[in-house]
Amino acid sequence: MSKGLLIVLSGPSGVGKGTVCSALRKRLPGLVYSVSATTRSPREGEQHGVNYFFKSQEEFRDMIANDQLLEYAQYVENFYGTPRDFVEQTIEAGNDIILEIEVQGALKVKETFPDGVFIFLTPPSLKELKDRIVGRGTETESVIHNRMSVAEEEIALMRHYDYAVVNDEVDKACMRIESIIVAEHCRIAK
Ligand SMILES: Nc1ncnc2c1ncn2[C@@H]1O[C@H](COP(=O)(O)OP(=O)(O)OP(=O)(O)O)[C@@H](O)[C@H]1O
Ligand SMILES: Nc1nc2c(ncn2[C@@H]2O[C@H](COP(=O)(O)O)[C@@H](O)[C@H]2O)c(=O)[nH]1
Repeated sequence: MSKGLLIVLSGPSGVGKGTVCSALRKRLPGLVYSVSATTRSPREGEQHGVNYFFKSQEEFRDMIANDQLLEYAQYVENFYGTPRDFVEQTIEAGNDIILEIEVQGALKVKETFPDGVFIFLTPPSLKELKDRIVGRGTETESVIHNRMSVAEEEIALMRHYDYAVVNDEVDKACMRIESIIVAEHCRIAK
């Protein structure tokens, strides 16, 4: 049995990774989502084990010490990391898995899984990015300011990815990602 694909979807905060990922999972029900661990507090409506595993600083440090994270990164004020076992077991079982993570973490995953599929979701413009993050209404003004500064640094690292997909419209972005996944499944192993 062939292994599943490890797909990494990155892009600046507010570009629409979560929105595109949910839409993609409706179109591809077999696609498994990697639920991350974070020290961030839950936003309204977010559920433990569904959106994130919400951890204290100490619990997160223990996960690092016990080598339970495939990668982790500090992003603005909080820590985020990908539970290792779930990703490895999913791929071994022949299923595709998608990680929705920021750029530092994605580059660490690339060191361990160079055969992964690395997709960078880009906004149509920086103005539209800011409008989306402000419009979501979940962050304070100072957090939005910090996330916008990080966004410019992240966009500069796009060249390390295999694909750049513009999220102008959710359906179009999903179709592009679906095409990438189909093509990756047809790739001849070298
Ligand atoms: N193509 C699109 N056109 C217009 N608005 C969009 C589009 N995609 C997403 N949005 C909106 O932009 C906002 C941010 O989207 P989302 O929360 O999915 O971003 P994100 O990249 O997952 O952010 P974060 O990394 O901070 O979690 C949401 O309000 C969402 O509805
Ligand atoms: N390196 C990692 N980054 C992650 C992970 N899970 C989410 N993220 C990214 O963090 C920022 C902020 O997320 P938010 O939910 O607070 O808006 C965003 O870019 C996420 O994609 C992870 O496991 N590792």
